[in-house]
Amino acid sequence: MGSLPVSDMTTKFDGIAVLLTSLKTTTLTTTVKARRGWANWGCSTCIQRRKSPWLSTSLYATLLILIIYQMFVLGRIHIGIVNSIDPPLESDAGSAHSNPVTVPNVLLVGAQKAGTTAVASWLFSAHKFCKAQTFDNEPRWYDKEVHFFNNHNKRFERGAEFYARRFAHCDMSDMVMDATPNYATHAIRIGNFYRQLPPNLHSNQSTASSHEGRLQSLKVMMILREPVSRELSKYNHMKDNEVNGGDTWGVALTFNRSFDEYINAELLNQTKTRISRSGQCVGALCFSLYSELLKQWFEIINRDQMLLLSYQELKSDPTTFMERIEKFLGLPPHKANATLKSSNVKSFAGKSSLPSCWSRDKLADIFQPFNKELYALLEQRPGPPMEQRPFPEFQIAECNN
Ligand SMILES: Nc1ncnc2c1ncn2[C@@H]1O[C@H](COP(=O)(O)OS(=O)(=O)O)[C@@H](OP(=O)(O)O)[C@H]1O
Repeated sequence: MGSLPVSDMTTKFDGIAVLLTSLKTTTLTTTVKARRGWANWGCSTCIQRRKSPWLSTSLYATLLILIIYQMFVLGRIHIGIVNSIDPPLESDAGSAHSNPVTVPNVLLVGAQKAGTTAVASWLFSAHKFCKAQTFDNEPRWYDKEVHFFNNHNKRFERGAEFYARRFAHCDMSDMVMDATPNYATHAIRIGNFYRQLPPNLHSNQSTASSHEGRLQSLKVMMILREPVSRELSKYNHMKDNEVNGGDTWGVALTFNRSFDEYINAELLNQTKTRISRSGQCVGALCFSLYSELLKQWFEIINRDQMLLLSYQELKSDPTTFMERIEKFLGLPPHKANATLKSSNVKSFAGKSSLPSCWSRDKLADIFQPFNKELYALLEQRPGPPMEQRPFPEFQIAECNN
């Protein structure tokens, strides 16, 4: 299959809607940051807007001309407009799938370090969810996390069939899942992808044939963990990888770099996190700014398609936590005494089990307004009936003096 022109009018208007949503989100986001004194948070458009309102008007006008050019001259809108690194959905060279193959109908999109490995293992084993197959030199854990939408090693650029090939054996399965925690920041791209699925790629359980219908049959889950302890867990993960060999996710750690030093350089440094032109949060802090991420998800999919779960509940009452997932996905109830086995627990000499009080307080100051915004957002936009409401507020992380 060659490249996929997205030429029908529905998709053109979808593309515009997503673009406008992105612009609105960027504006909203920058306004929020300015209100919070975050106007210089690596966001060049905020600075431009303050200096010259004319500049932002001309920016919008230029974008409008670009949209019209794409619609009527090139005859197609594709997600490359929304996010400059997004290519059209192209197939891998040399592959020719004539039979329908499938892509996931369940995504566990994070949060990173919030128990996603434990939940995915349970769904793959107890509920027989179909997981990705891995090829060539791909790491073993790519069966849980395909790292497609986050474009890891340019995987997204290889197109829809590259992704679908990993799930080709799942054609007869009702539940097909990709549990890549990095997807939390890629709502817009994922929405576009499912809207634009070519006819020979279908997501299971999708009865609707329209583009919108394919997106609407997608179920998304995200576990939210108190962000300071999430950041500490991520630091420990990177440090473990560094010590035992593995990916440090592009962050240069040195074995002796403490959590205090790490957050000072990577998280408190405001130039390392920014909102992109397409409204996407880019950088080190993004994965903990849940309100920013969820605003995008709620623009892309219906609220009842997304189940938000609490890591606190995963720890304190796993049975209820698992029941929520089963109800959301329409699964039979798990057997009595089924447990969520601990997975992906790092233990190595030098692991930091608690943040210093200095780090905790510095990070908590950053996260607090976003957490508040999250609780308010979830009240305004209630989820499916099995979701906790009100959503439990995070308990502040303990610290070491
Ligand atoms: N069953 C169970 N109950 C409670 N907590 C659990 C469980 N299983 C895993 N964990 C903890 O989850 C953290 C790892 O999360 P992820 O698997 O999502 O990490 S990853 O993003 O996929 O790397 C990691 O947290 P930290 O120990 O704080 O680093 C795991 O210990």
